[in-house]
Amino acid sequence: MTTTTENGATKATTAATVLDASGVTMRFGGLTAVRGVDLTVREGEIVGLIGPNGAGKTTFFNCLTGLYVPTEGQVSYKGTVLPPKPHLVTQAGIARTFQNIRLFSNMTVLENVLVGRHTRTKEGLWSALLRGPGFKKAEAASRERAMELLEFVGLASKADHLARNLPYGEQRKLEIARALASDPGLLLLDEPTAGMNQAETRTTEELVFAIRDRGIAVLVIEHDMKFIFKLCDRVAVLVQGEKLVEGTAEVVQGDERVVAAYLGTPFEGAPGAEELAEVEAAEAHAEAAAEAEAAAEVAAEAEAPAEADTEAAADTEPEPEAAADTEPGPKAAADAEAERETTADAEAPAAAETPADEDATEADAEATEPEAGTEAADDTDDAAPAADADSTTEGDSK
Ligand SMILES: Nc1ncnc2c1ncn2[C@@H]1O[C@H](COP(=O)(O)OP(=O)(O)OP(=O)(O)O)[C@@H](O)[C@H]1O
Repeated sequence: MTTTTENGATKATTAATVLDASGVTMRFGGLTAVRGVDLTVREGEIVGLIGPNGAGKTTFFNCLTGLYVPTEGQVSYKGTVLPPKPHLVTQAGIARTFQNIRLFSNMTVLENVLVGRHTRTKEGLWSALLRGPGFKKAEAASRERAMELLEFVGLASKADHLARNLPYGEQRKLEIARALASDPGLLLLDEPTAGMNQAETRTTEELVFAIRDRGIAVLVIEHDMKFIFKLCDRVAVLVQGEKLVEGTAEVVQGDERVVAAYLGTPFEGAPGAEELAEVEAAEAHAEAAAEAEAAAEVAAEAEAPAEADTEAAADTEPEPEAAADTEPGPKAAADAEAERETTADAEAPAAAETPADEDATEADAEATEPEAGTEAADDTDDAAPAADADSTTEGDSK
């Protein structure tokens, strides 16, 4: 597999490196989920990580944050190699959110952010137990910072709500606020807009830009391409555990191997030119057919009166012989139409009384029953966010 080298902006290439992952490989038994991936993120950058399902994106994130110990390779943050221990990685300055939201669902919104703050508080166990002046001061400062972050993500008015009662989109924002509470220099976002509607996605876009403007570099996994290409200075594409391409949105969007990878067709070799020629030939053929059809229509319009007569004659079917006997002309056509209408009127009442109508009524009656089922299903859906929030407190490492 070949790798296209980066083609990022000048700003990006001159800024200091925040994250430097080199040769990261992660094997699970016989499966190599990530293979020799290099990736850097620089100060002030928003970098995207995309790829089809199962490409190894989350596994790579887990290697960066110490959840997994990479089989090979190493990860450095601001020039220091990170030990593969999540709390040490957070302490060093990398924070993350999870694909499956992980909040403390029975704690308040504010408490969730305070939990994220603990890596930055210096008060020890005894200080906390004795609740001395140092602890109280530190606690007040943490609360102030947490409220400031809730303001930043737009959740200040819900500080006292239980996390599980927040709508799905707000739970994602709360996760971001909690991650920011550790004062990171790099934020990793794993599918931050999953399950969001368009308006929520737009707000998240603005939020990520605002985070970058606060001096925090961002590495984001997302399946929403519009979101990624609008947001990111650089995008890396993972396919089957390997980095296929890395570059600006234009470079990545224009790379036919990326399109092929997403469509599930082979990307090695040179499929591009042949396929393009096929598409062009098909388009030329379709254009020629459309032109021929348009020409035929013009010709038909020129002969319109005669054709109208012919159509009227055809309406007198199913007695083609009679039609053939009839002289073509306006009067014959009008007679034929009148006859057809009379026949149709005569048949209409009978049709209205057919048992088919009764069947329809029965069907209508039946149709009301599934509706009750639908309502029940809707109720279940309403309960979904809380259920999701609960599940997130459990140890899903993905
Ligand atoms: N803990 C694990 N043990 C075994 N295999 C794993 C483990 N975690 C991930 N994998 C496998 O590694 C591969 C990459 O999975 P990963 O979740 O990293 O992909 P992804 O790109 O994040 O996918 P998606 O976009 O669907 O989240 C998959 O084949 C997955 O089944």
